[in-house]
Amino acid sequence: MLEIKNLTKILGDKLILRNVSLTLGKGEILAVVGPNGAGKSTFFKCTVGLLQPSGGEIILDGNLVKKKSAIARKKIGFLGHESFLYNNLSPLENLQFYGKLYKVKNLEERMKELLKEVGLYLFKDVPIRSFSRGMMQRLAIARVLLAEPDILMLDEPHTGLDQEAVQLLNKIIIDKKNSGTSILIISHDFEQVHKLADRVAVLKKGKIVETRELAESMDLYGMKEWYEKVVSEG
Ligand SMILES: Nc1ncnc2c1ncn2[C@@H]1O[C@H](COP(=O)(O)OP(=O)(O)OP(=O)(O)O)[C@@H](O)[C@H]1O
Repeated sequence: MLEIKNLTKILGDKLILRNVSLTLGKGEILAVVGPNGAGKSTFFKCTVGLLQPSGGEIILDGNLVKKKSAIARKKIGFLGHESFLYNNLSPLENLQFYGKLYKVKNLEERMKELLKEVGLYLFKDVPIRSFSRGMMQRLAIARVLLAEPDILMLDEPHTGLDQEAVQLLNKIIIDKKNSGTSILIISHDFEQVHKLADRVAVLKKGKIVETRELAESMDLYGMKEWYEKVVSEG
């Protein structure tokens, strides 16, 4: 389980995150939504260790996560706005690089399996510099899954994907959830949030103003209406 307690972040002289506290349970999908500039990406970067928080704690399975923590790096897989892929390398070479870094077992088999899963097997030996945004994103997803993380953190994962790739990504997310992976998604895409999330948290001006379970009875329209109300009042 991941617990984020009183996370704050100051950038320049601006307080960007104000005591953000959230928990992510095993096998849970939590979506964080909010208006532009609310602090979602800053929150994401602080929780995955790309930015040093100004205050607060991140606790993973009862252990305090420190900066550049090896356990966090192994247990948390994250997909941010940067792909962390190497343009001159092919998909196989990229995965090989990360597979060795993370000491992935049965690497050859695992790489092929993943490239088939994300629909890039036919392109496995082609340098990725010619890839489209969607193909890059598919490979970035394969990279994240390579080390079989317990927690997946995804910042706007559906952006730039075509319908087929969206469905593929959603299938991967649901499969991972069903096998016990905890997943945090930052998103503007309400349709996907409604399809995937168990719980939604609204971040506004650096604060969590409300969280709620997405009961089956709440349709997409109802969720949007709730969000608009929370954002206008919060
Ligand atoms: N390096 C920085 N220095 C100062 N302020 C920053 C810096 N990076 C981001 N900000 C500010 O922090 C606030 C939150 O930005 P952030 O990118 O986290 O928001 P967001 O919710 O992800 O927005 P969006 O939905 O547009 O992606 C914004 O007001 C932004 O201008």
